[in-house]
Amino acid sequence: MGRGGKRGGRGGFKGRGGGRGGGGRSNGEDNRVSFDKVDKQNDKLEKFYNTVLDLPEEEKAEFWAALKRELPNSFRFAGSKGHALAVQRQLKERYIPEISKISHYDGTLVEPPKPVPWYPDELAWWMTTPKNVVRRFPPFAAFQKYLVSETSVGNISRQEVVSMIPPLVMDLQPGMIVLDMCAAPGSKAAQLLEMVHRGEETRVRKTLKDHAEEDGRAVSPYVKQDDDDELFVDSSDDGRATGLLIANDSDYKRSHMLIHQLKRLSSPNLIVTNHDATLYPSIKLPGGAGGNRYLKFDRILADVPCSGDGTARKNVNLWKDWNPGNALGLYITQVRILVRALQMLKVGGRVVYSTCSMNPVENEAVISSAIERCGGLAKVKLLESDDKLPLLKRKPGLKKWGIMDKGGRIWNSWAEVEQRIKDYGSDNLIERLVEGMFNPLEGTPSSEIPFERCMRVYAHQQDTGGFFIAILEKQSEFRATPESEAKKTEPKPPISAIIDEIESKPAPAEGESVAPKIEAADQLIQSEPVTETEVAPVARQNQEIPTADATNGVKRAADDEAELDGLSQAKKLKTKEEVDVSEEPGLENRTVHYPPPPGAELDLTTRPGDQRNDPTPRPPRNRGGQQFEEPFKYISGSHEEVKTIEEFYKLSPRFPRDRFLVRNAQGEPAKTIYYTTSLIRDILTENEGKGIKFIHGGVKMFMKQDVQKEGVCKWRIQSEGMPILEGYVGEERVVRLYKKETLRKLLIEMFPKLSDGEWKNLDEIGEHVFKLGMGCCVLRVEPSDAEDGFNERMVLPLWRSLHSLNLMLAKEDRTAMLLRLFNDTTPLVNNHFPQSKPEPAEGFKIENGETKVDTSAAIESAAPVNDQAMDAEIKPGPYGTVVADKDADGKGGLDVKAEQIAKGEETGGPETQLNGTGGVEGQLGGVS
Ligand SMILES: C[S@@+](CC[C@H](N)C(=O)[O-])C[C@H]1O[C@@H](n2cnc3c(N)ncnc32)[C@H](O)[C@@H]1O
Repeated sequence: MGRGGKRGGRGGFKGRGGGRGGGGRSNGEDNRVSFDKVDKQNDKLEKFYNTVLDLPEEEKAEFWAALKRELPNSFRFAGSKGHALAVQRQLKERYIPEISKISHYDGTLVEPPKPVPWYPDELAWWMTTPKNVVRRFPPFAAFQKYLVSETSVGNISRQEVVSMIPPLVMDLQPGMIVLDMCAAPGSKAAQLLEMVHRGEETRVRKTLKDHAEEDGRAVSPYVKQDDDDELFVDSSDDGRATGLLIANDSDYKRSHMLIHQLKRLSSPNLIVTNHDATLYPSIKLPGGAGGNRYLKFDRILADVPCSGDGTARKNVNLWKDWNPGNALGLYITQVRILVRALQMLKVGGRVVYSTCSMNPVENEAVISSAIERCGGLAKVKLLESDDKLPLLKRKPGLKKWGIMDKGGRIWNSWAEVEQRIKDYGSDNLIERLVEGMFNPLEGTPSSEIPFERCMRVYAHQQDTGGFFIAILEKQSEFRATPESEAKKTEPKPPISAIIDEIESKPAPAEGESVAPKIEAADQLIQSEPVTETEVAPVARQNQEIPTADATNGVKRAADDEAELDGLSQAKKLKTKEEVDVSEEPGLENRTVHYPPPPGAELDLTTRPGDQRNDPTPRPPRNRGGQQFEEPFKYISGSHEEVKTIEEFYKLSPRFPRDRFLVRNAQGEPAKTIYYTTSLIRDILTENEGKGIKFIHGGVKMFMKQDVQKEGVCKWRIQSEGMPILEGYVGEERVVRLYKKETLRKLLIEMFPKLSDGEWKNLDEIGEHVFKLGMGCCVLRVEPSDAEDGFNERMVLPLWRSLHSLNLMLAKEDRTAMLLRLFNDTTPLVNNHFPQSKPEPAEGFKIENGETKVDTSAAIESAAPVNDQAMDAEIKPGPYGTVVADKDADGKGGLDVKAEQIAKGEETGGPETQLNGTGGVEGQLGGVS
């Protein structure tokens, strides 16, 4: 996890006051608006929150002042705890002391970046330094270089601090089965994945040490790890993490951003799916009696699409665009997502529900409606949260709230709305109000819901964005009340009721016009929403034939209930919500109405940067289009290629051979062999062809090289797979490195020569690598107490070619490692191109023989520190490719590039051929 760091981070960091709030570049023009220039005035917004938030008078001014100030920059150290702490140490020991010495003209000290007080192990930091200060003082330039560099390799993740809260309150333990229902762009999913892997490195090392003799391996020196206390958790699979994270998003494009974000963590415990969370399919497990065993979750994160007014400090459009209809339009989707989450939980399992909205209709109202639909407090408990993150300042959830209609009127109860309809008829301003949005009535079971247990975080409390979090625990299985029978959650009264209501009105008095009432009724009738079944005709057909076949095998909410009460699927009469919607690509992503009824754009509104903000109905995409995913096929441990690998690397018999996966219909290893946990193997195999849209699973473990020489294994170990495999590789293909200077040489020089006695320049590894047979091997960087020794253990892939050696690391990784380990900014040397100019990694430039941050690209063009908005764009990948690679064999961005590189070698002798390919190795660091 995060070992060595993968690439793909984003640009630079800036001080406060330099931010851009939104927009972006198109046609080369920068049309972003500066946050200071935005008119931060919205009367309805102010009226609403001054009324409903229950803030003491003296806090209101602070609240609004904070909401109108730009947000501080913040970031998190990512990856395994040991690695994250190693990167963080550099910040504390190298950069903070220098920054802390800077003083202003008046002698006051500049405030240095500081750790977020409530984030464990000081792994999250923020800085409020103004931009002009950042620009003026050189220690900030060095700090910035470090940030850019570590971000580019994925060791640092820019994330808004409030967005870091939900995963921290999930009480996620290694070994758990976890679902993130609305996961893109993936900042929280990355935190969850790190938690799934907690302690793994230490456990695996211990297992390897325990079995070293039996495997004939030398043991690495023991270094005390920060997670040594995790030694006995989740230790069943030789210490490897057995848990699972399924990260899902209904938006196809965004789900690929998610893959990009999470791939950096190189986890074999991750699956990414692309489904509408309101109808998330049940996932079958093998071996149930009668074949009906489904995956249930220990933890679910429902970080739902929301109106996002908690992001007003970074989203410039929010001030002008905020209107109460946004939140009203999202309520139903949010309730459906939460109900589905509760259905899919194990008994005793927990859902964390969160939004970056302050509006009670998206928060307490959703909690109330979902608990009610799931059978009340006896079935679902709202947990205390006071004991979580004690240093985080927060307010309790609201016990009472009002709802603002689209016209800006605030209603305190459903009775008030009903009275209004009775007296004057409905109007299009209140058409979206429904009973479920309001405070539960006194005396009803839902009025007992302890809403104060929810967390509300406001901008002024600790200089953050706004956020809402609730923790729900499933007490026992339940049958959710179908939406049609639940407390009115439909957007408006049924047409018949409207007609009844109009007819029951007294005849107009003389001179009174009937027109307003008729007009109101017309509007209501016209905007009656199209139901989900009308969106997808195939789904309606399936309603009549709810068998696995007819539904393409995709099982949904109803299945959990069927599982529960043993009802036959075929006998069940499904409600709208329970219908098995067909997997017609494109449609299942949409819970929205099609064609959109008036005001439907509100349904589509999600957080800033979300493609669903685009109200244009999109046509369904067909399988020939971009949604096609290569199948996941496991290969046998006795497959000839596996045997070759086993033989070349002298793999320990204890390494599992039944988890190798390829991604092509033939099920033959063509270019890449992936590895997954055994649970993921069971899931992918059992659900194959059943319509579940798995779009990512597996870590690349071996990539095929076209090597001509007899006896050289064509399968090189891919850096992502290295941490999983390295401990099982026989000593013959392991090179141990102890001196910092030796690693520095390997990092700076892309292809150090071995022939003509030059191997001697490589100190302690020289002789070993010279004598080593061609092909891939494991470079173990071992820690020691020596002056020139490392305090961190690392494992890197190395390629021994005919005349030279190559550390198989991307340029970004080399540059970042040089800076982190050696504070060295020497440009990389590619001695295949002695004449060529040194090429800097992305975000850097070469100046006066030094690698420097390219501030024009990295600082000025940096999008706001906003995990939603900033990740909304598709960024160029590390090799200049688009990140949305398909991850299928040879089909997608990064893979294609890697293959091109491999091909360069294939067609004519690695070392000479690359000269002709024009900088290929300059990009990857080359594979010689
Ligand atoms: C607030 S964002 C999630 C942010 C994310 N959890 C993170 O930390 O990076 C909401 C996400 O929900 C997705 N979404 C919207 N409607 C959805 C639905 N019905 N089912 C699943 N995902 C949905 C959007 O595409 C968007 O990526």
